Amino acid sequence: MTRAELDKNPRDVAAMFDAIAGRYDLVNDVLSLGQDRRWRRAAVQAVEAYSGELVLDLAAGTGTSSESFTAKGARVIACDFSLGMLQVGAERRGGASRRGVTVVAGDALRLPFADRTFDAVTISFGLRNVNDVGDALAELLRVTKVGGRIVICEFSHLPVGALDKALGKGMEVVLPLVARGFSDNPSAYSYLSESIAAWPDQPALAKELQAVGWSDVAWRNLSLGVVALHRGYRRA
Ligand SMILES: C[S@@+](CC[C@H](N)C(=O)[O-])C[C@H]1O[C@@H](n2cnc3c(N)ncnc32)[C@H](O)[C@@H]1O
Repeated sequence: MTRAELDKNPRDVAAMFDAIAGRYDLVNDVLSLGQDRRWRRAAVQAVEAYSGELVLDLAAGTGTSSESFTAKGARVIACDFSLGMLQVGAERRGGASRRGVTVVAGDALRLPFADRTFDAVTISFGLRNVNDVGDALAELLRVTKVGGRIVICEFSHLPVGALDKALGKGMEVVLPLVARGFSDNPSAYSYLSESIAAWPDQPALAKELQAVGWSDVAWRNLSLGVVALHRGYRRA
């Protein structure tokens, strides 16, 4: 069994996602009781990508969200460093460049794109797994056009500390237990609950965005803060 630790060693993270790729989307639906679909729809609405725009879906995994960003005619680059996740997604879509989505292998900390390439950049449930969040946010800023936007969809924290702790404890027990019935690599789901507990809260993540140069940063909670959407703009 393969899992990453909280140091988020990139090799361990990529290997862990390679190992769960086949049933990744099924397990998400089961563990979130289908809520992940609602969270993804909210992220797509927040990105609001239009015809002629180019969107980077970073840490795209199997590309579960990627195709939705094309709904109004935008083109999407789905980038990830787990070849296993990219392959499952490409097979599902019938090829590496299909239906407005093109798959590109790449590391969030050294993106294989020129400065100011994208109208919008977005990352869903990926930033928490990167081992240097500040560097990843700075890379995302570098590849965004001036005037462009970022949308981050990530697990977050309930505003009442005691409730947040209780939810965290519950997830610690339930996620790996349920994953045992569905996933090829249930230990990955212990990492999931641990990494959520250790993740910064909404204001702290907003500060990290501002610190690397994102402007007009705001966030909104989904499911009372179980997930948060952060948005920001590149102004210069
Ligand atoms: C929980 S999955 C999210 C996948 C997809 N965005 C979704 O919403 O289902 C996290 C993804 O982040 C990717 N990832 C983690 N660190 C990365 C990095 N440094 N560069 C590129 N991808 C990374 C993993 O390979 C994995 O596919």
